[in-house]
Amino acid sequence: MSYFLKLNNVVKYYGEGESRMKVLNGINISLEKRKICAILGPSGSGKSTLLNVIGGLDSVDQGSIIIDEKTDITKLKRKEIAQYRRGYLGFIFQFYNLIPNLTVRENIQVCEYLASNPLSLDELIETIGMAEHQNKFPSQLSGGQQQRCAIARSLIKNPELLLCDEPTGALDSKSAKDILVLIENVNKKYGTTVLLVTHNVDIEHMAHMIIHMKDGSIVSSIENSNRKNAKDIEW
Ligand SMILES: Nc1ncnc2c1ncn2[C@@H]1O[C@H](COP(=O)(O)OP(=O)(O)OP(=O)(O)O)[C@@H](O)[C@H]1O
Repeated sequence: MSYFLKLNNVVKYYGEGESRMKVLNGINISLEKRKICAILGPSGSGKSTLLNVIGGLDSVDQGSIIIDEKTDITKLKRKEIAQYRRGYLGFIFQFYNLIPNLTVRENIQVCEYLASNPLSLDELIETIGMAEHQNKFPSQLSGGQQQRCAIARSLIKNPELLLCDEPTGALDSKSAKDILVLIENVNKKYGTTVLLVTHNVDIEHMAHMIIHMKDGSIVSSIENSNRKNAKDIEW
């Protein structure tokens, strides 16, 4: 079996001395390409930390994180990590981080210029359902529309791996559903592997793989044989 993402015994501490705390306690994950993986668990269980170490935003104290069966990102130098992030990764957070004085189209375009192999801008704007809003500024958009724009910003460079930290956390249930349908469409259309951290247990229904964390450990990791399409889930 070949895996796009493989974590072997990843351990991460925060703090020093008395306050030193093991936040990731020997994490093992094997994820195939083109899959959606949901990571669930209570607050403080280590979900965001896990996403951050996979995204090269934070270092590990032990273990390896192998991408595409060839690169152990825990061994990369600073410059190589930046290249990895630029070449492979898209990030989506709860807050959208759009540039306020640029339109939707321009916000996405900024990231297009930085990419070596970008997707078609017009096609992507169409895919995210923002064609009629593309000349608006972020302040003229709803939260869901802003998140669509933020997703397009991370997708324009055609990343292999999309890391989402509570992408629907700030949205009402209707907008949240729209965003999840969009993430699923992106996964299908572009073959993007998706890792999605969330508190929303409904999201697990649309995932191919569901990981539950507690106190820095994985308590269960299951293949979802009954997965549903996001549009068919009652949110
Ligand atoms: N930069 C940091 N320095 C010290 N401790 C940290 C740091 N970041 C996170 N922690 C601690 O690590 C633990 C895991 O935090 P993390 O944010 O990964 O949890 P989480 O599962 O994503 O929580 P939530 O669902 O509330 O976002 C928590 O106890 C947190 O207080």
